[in-house]
Amino acid sequence: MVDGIALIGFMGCGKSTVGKELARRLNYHFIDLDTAIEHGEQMHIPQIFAQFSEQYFRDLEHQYLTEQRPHRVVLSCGGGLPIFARNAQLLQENWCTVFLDCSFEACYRRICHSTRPLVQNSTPDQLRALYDSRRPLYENCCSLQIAADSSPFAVAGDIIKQLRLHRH
Ligand SMILES: Nc1ncnc2c1ncn2[C@@H]1O[C@H](COP(=O)(O)OP(=O)(O)OP(=O)(O)O)[C@@H](O)[C@H]1O
Ligand SMILES: O=C(O)C1=C[C@@H](O)[C@@H](O)[C@H](O)C1
Ligand SMILES: [Mg+2]
Repeated sequence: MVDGIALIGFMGCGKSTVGKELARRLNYHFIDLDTAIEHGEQMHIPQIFAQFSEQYFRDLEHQYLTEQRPHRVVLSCGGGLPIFARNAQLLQENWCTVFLDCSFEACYRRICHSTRPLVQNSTPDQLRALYDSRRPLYENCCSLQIAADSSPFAVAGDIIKQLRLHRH
């Protein structure tokens, strides 16, 4: 029985949106790690990047990941989390890690007007290069890869089907 499902993938692939829907349908707890950090630190992520640094955020991200317990939980990770070996190792050891594989075009459409610091501070070409460099790392880290250009409802349904999960 799969107890802890971690969703990974590029910004805008739908980890937070699909994660909420998946948790609802499985009757699992939903944890969004970005939101957990924002609540815990009482700061928004763009503020953490600006006032401290990206490295400071990455250390928080690792710390909050270590604190999660994979029991009846859907965990939506930040887009950069699995890029770091120490996080990829934790995901591989403790979680059923699902890569939401969404085209760059769809991700970009969904995030281009957002306040995500990496979106604000990059050109579209730089974001595409980041997408291309990260994709193999998501593929390496995951135990399941799911096409994620369709609706959140359909993507959540595909995950349930592939993992042979059912509501209980
Ligand atoms: N399958 C989808 N179809 C259409 N729109 C979507 C889909 N998934 C997410 N969205 C929209 O795209 C935006 C980004 O989605 P979301 O926040 O879930 O991405 P994310 O993968 O969690 O990104 P991040 O890595 O920054 O946390 C939101 O406005 C959301 O409503
Ligand atoms: O892809 C990334 O590196 C990020 C994605 C978001 O989820 C946040 O974790 C933050 O904006 C960094
Ligand atoms: Mg998210």
